[in-house]
Parts: sequence; structure tokens; C-alpha cells
Amino acid sequence: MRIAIMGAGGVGGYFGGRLAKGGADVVFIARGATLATLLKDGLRIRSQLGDLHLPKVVASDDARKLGRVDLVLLGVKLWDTEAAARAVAPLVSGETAVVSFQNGVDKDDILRGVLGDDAIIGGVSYIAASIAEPGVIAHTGTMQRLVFGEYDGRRSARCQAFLEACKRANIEAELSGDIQRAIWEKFVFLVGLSATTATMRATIGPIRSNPQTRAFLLDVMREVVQVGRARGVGLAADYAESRLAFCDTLPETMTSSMAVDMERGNRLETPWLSGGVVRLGAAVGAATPLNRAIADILALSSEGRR
Ligand SMILES: NC(=O)C1=CN([C@@H]2O[C@H](COP(=O)(O)OP(=O)(O)OC[C@H]3O[C@@H](n4cnc5c(N)ncnc54)[C@H](OP(=O)(O)O)[C@@H]3O)[C@@H](O)[C@H]2O)C=CC1
Ligand SMILES: CC(C)(CO)C(=O)C(=O)O
Repeated sequence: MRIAIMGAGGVGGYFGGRLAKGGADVVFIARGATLATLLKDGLRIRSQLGDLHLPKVVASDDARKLGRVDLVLLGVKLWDTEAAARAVAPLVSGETAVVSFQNGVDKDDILRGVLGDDAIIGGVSYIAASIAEPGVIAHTGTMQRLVFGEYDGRRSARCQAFLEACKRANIEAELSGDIQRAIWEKFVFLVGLSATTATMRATIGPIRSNPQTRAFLLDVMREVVQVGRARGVGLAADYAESRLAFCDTLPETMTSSMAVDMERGNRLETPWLSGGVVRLGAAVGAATPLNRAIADILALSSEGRR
């Protein structure tokens, strides 16, 4: 399977590297220092599951130079989604699939607007990974899971081919018959974890142990569930409670990619996470005061310090 990775950062670099090691023909669309390093030194992953160095990788900042691919995997931050979609458009024709493993629930609407309905497969990723330096990905912990599927629930040939490529790469992967719900399920947990870790400057351990911050985490997630249900997503009424129980199983030191970005002075995805909950809630008349407070508190940091 020939796979193009758009964005060789935490998500794209990690899964792209593993897929290549597993035998897929992987090419990277990268830019700046990342592109220069990929071309000179290749891609490195540091991980408890085993370090990886791919000394030679195919990479370019111009998708037109990469030829035909079966699947495009998108791993850019949410503010780059539309530009990334335009940049990969030359790769997309016929049966080519495009799957975004970004967070958020409206990324695929943006992709559809540029690339059309047929190309888009829904996707969601569970991993903690970040750019240690350009071309070097640091994977924290051992979680590395992908869930994906056609929006109409079909077990299409292209989804099955990608599932096989993931299996050969030892990536935990699942083909979902209800990908929209799977994306919202991750969103509930992610919004809660990002909101609390970024505003409280703490990891999940202390947040879940303190009764006051624990209740806050639960109420933030409850708002997301209410918005999703009001929009017709099949989330159980007590889904936030089950995500809180899931939070109890996480390592004490677990944090969110948004909290890592906050620490590094990077731009934040808040406008699409808690900010997205407020926007989507307003459209269906669901009250989201906690997520509004989170988005307001983080507004001054949202553009980053640099
Ligand atoms: N990191 C994680 O653990 C997880 C992240 N996610 C989600 O995945 C998405 C990606 O996050 P993450 O991997 O952390 O992001 P990173 O910032 O680590 O990586 C994104 C990469 O994409 C590159 N990029 C952006 N636009 C282009 C472009 N037009 N051409 C070439 N390269 C481009 C960036 O380059 P540059 O540096 O030059 O901007 C950067 O190298 C986010 O939505 C995030 O919420 C989901 C699960 C876990
Ligand atoms: C919570 C986590 C690490 C799970 O994948 C994540 O998606 C993020 O922080 O962006």
C-alpha cells in the first residue's frame, strides 16, 4: 500500500514511521527544518515500544512530486487543515482515501469542502507523541491506537487494506462501523483532558484525585456529551461518567498534546476543542458554560508565545 503522510509531527511521524517499518511504501509531505532533516538524516522515533530509525525516507514539500498514493494520512494541527487539504489535492483521485487522525469533530467537514465526500474516511488516534526535534518523534507511554472507517459503515476494500498495513506495523487498529460516534467518543475525553491539564497546569493524576477538579473534569465532559447527543450522535447519556472511569486507568503523569503545546509556548487547538464545543452547542441550543470559560481563559495563550 502506498501511503502519503501529510505532516511529519507527533501523529504523522509516529504512525508514518511505523507503517514504513511494517512494509508500507510511505512518503512524507513536510516543510522547513523537518523536511531538511528527513532528507538528510531520515526519521527517528523514540519509544518504549522500540526506537526506530529510517535512514532514507521519501519526502517533499510538493505533493505533485510524489506520484500516485492509495491513502493520505493527515496529521497536521487543526489550524492547518484547509491548507493541508489543498496541498494534498494533487494526490487524490479515483479510489484514493484521505484519513485525518487529528482531534476535533469538524476536521472532516473542512476536508470534504476541498477534496469531496468520496475521498474521506473518518479516523481517530490514541497516542501521546510530540516532536522532540525536527525529524525526531518522542512517543510517551505505550498507547498507539488507530480507529477508522467509512462514514456509511461499509467495510470497504481501502479500509481493509489500511487495516492490514497497520497490523503488519504492529499498530493497534480497529475498523469502526460507526466512525462518527468513535470520533465523538474521543472528543469527549480529549476535551476534558485538554481543558483541565492546560488550565490547571497539572497531569491527570492530581486532577482526578482532588474532588473539586475531578468534578470539574466530569462536568466539562458532560457538556460535550450533551452537545453530541443534541446533534444526533449516538453517545450514551452517562458516557462522561464512563470516560471519568477511563481517566482513572491512565498513568498519573498522562497529559494532553494541548498541555504540551502550552508548556512549549506553541499555538493551541482550543478554538476547535472547548471553543468547538461552545460553537456546536450554540447551534443546537445546548448550554456550555464550562467550555466557554476554558476557551476564554486560554484565549490569551491560543496564539502561542512565539
Ligand atoms: N500529539 C499527540 O499525541 C496527538 C495529537 N493528535 C492530534 O493530531 C493532530 C496533529 O497533532 P501533532 O502530531 O501533535 O502535531 P505536530 O505539531 O507534532 O505535527 C504537525 C506537523 O505538520 C506539519 N505541517 C503542517 N502543515 C503542513 C504543510 N502544509 N506541509 C507540510 N507539513 C505541514 C508541521 O510543520 P511545522 O512544524 O512546520 O508547522 C508539523 O511538523 C492535532 O489535531 C492533534 O490534536 C491526536 C492524538 C494524539
Ligand atoms: C489524550 C491524547 C494523548 C490521546 O491520544 C490526545 O489525543 C491528545 O492529547 O491530543
